[in-house]
Amino acid sequence: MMCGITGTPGTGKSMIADELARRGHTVVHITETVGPYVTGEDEKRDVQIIDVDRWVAEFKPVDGFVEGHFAHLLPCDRVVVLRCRPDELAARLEQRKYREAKIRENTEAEALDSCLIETIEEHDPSHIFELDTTGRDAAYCADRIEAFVRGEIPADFGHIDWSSYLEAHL
Ligand SMILES: Nc1ncnc2c1ncn2[C@@H]1O[C@H](COP(=O)(O)OP(=O)(O)OP(=O)(O)O)[C@@H](O)[C@H]1O
Repeated sequence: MMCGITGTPGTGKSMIADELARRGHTVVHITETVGPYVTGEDEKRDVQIIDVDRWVAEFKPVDGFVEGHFAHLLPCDRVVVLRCRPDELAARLEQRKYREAKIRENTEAEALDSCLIETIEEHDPSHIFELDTTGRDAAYCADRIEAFVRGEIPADFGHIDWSSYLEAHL
């Protein structure tokens, strides 16, 4: 079973994936697989341009977790979409010394449910689990993800609403 862990930067994908790896799961970090697919740099947005279609086509499925902010583009058996309340997300990204424009871009994407919407477009609803990491630690999140993958808790998404953040800040 291949489970993708996706979400806006700062929602905790790496931290939770590291916890799952500590528990013995196979974990692939997408950042470690995209090297051959980088076609350039978007200097304005400070991001690499990646040939995502070719990356998806050539990705070798794993029995475990694939972590990264386009994991949901892979043919995963399950997808976990990590979420974080935009004000806490901004604080996490500030701590990582992100530039103001990048913090804004990411908090807006989170408030607009961008990763969730893309995931719903690609996957069966019974395979999607949305997990709010706000105020939660990695152990709690890993417990929930393991329970979902084992089929002990059902698919669940669509209950998170950060629209008040948009109204307050845009
Ligand atoms: N649940 C959490 N509670 C508090 N802080 C967190 C939590 N999850 C992540 N963080 C902090 O937020 C920052 C980003 O975490 P992490 O690198 O795991 O996010 P990410 O989603 O993998 O980001 P990226 O897509 O940029 O790799 C780190 O400084 C981490 O310590």
